[in-house]
Amino acid sequence: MTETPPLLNVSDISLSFGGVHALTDVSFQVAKGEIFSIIGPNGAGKTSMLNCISGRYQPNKGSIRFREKELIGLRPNDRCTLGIGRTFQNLALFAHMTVLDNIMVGRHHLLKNNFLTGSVYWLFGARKEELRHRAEVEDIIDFLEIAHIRKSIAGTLSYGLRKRVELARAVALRPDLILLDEPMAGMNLEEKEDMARYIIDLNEEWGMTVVMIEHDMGVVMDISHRVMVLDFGKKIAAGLPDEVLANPRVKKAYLGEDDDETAADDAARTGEVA
Ligand SMILES: Nc1ncnc2c1ncn2[C@@H]1O[C@H](COP(=O)(O)OP(=O)(O)OP(=O)(O)O)[C@@H](O)[C@H]1O
Repeated sequence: MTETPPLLNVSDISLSFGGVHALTDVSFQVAKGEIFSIIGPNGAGKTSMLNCISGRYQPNKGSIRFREKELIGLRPNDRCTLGIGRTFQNLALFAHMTVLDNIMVGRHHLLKNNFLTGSVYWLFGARKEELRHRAEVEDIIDFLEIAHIRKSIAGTLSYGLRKRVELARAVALRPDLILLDEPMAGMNLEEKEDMARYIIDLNEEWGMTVVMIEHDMGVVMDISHRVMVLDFGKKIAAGLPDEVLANPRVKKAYLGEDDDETAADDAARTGEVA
């Protein structure tokens, strides 16, 4: 029987900034339909990994294949066109634009016409494409329950709502793979619960595969199918949430727990769950 290839296949990625080894030989796979979380202490290399996938950073070595196509060497825009969307740790909205316009921007990769040819399209009455995009954007607005702020200027919204609009903009691309960098950061409990529900729905109902960085362990353990842990740029564990949580190396490195049995447990666990 032939095995289905992973949607995302990351092999031996290393990335340095001068003397700083942000990532060292990191490999993992994400299957279509998974919610895969990357966790680890501050500076562990999580965002660097996401940046290598989205094309913001070019790794020094390694391979990243999406649907078996090599991404290394492709520009971020080309990766968007292939179906990879992302949100950022620090909000990246156009603060002076409305929510609706911000989300429309997210669809520009799907527009056949660009800003210049757009007016020509318009003149020739070819508005169909624009109307179709508008209808899709309205679906996303409904799904993320932001209809009441669709005309608001993004910069005037609360942090939690801006995070939701940023998610809407990434979703507008209708990516097959969505990369979320700390989607719950700075949110209160209710906002986090809402965001978790949106992510689950995007995955289950919209069929998006999710790679997520998140510091809130409760959320990570609740909604992830699998979790990978980075520490000082190296992968120290990967597996089901419960397995990862119980891993002594993870407790030591990530949760700050230390116990005398860590070394012994480590030895017993060589060949970590991949
Ligand atoms: N553009 C850059 N220039 C120089 N060093 C960088 C750059 N980006 C990341 N680094 C360094 O690479 C290492 C990994 O950083 P990264 O932001 O990927 O970690 P992180 O796990 O996402 O951290 P956090 O949880 O704090 O966001 C850190 O030492 C960081 O200072």
